[in-house]
Amino acid sequence: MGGALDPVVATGRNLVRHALDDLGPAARIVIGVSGGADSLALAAVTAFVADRAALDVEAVVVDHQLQPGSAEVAEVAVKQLAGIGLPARVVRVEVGADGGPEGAARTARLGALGATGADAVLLAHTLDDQAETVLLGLGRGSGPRSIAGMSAHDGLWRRPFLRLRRADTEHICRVHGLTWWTDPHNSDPAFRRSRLRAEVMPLLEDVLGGGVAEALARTAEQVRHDGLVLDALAAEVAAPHDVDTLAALPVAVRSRVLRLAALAAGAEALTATHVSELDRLVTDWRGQRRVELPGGVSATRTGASLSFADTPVKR
Ligand SMILES: Nc1ncnc2c1ncn2[C@@H]1O[C@H](COP(=O)(O)OP(=O)(O)OP(=O)(O)O)[C@@H](O)[C@H]1O
Repeated sequence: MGGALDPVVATGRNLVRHALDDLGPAARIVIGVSGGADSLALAAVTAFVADRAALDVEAVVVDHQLQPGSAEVAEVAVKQLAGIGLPARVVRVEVGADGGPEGAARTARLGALGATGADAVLLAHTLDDQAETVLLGLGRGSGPRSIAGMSAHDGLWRRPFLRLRRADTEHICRVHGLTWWTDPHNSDPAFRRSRLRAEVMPLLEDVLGGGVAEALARTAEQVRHDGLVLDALAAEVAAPHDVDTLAALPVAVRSRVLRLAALAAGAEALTATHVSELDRLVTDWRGQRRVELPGGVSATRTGASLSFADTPVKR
């Protein structure tokens, strides 16, 4: 790249630098690359940053083997990455049947990326993805946990591009001469997210003015920060099974205490509805003493005590 540094590329590099600044020189970084514009752009800027910081970086393209031609899409991505000097490989996964095709593919993909043994795995979710996630969460009424959207840093997973627009990732690809793959799912109206992207966001921009995506992403960040404080308060509650202690708590803290207690007992995939059912056991338990939760766990109220137990499997 000759001449002055492109300002969008500079922003992308700064975001990646910031996302990696706690890692030492020997750290191993994996970038999850689908072949789409977002992850190819992330790979391009990360290759530059990692080179300067002497970080060991590799791109991994997961082939879910679900669609004809998926191997070719993965190979094209690997070739493009090789063209910008980034080591890249394809990992083939067998996608199971649990949680619908999208969910099962995600589980297999994250499993493969997590199994690389990297110190950090970078994902290329953008500000637009975040805005759509917030809208989907609002529409489902699934509470602050989903309105808080995706976190920029969550253990192994890092999302440096949460502050970058999707269009900017396409620009970065063009600057680097990278040709991206367009996932046909992204324009398939059968998916809610596709219709949000194609129909709802442009309409919102039209009605509310520009900057709606940024505003939604900012909202996610604010809700996330508030949520962290409430989570910390909930983690400090000493007697999470004592109904009188629970009833005296503000509902925002109590719902988190109940959620944590249920998760600790082995419950999984808890929704806001499950948590409000648990809350009713505490505050309004006439007629209902027991709540079944996913993960084979049940919550039972007996007198002034709430207990969680494995639910026996019926045969
Ligand atoms: N086939 C793949 N191989 C490697 N990484 C991938 C692949 N698909 C997606 N990723 C990574 O995950 C990021 C998010 O992808 P995508 O938006 O398709 O996922 P999603 O459906 O939103 O799922 P989730 O957000 O739960 O990971 C991409 O930017 C990329 O970094």
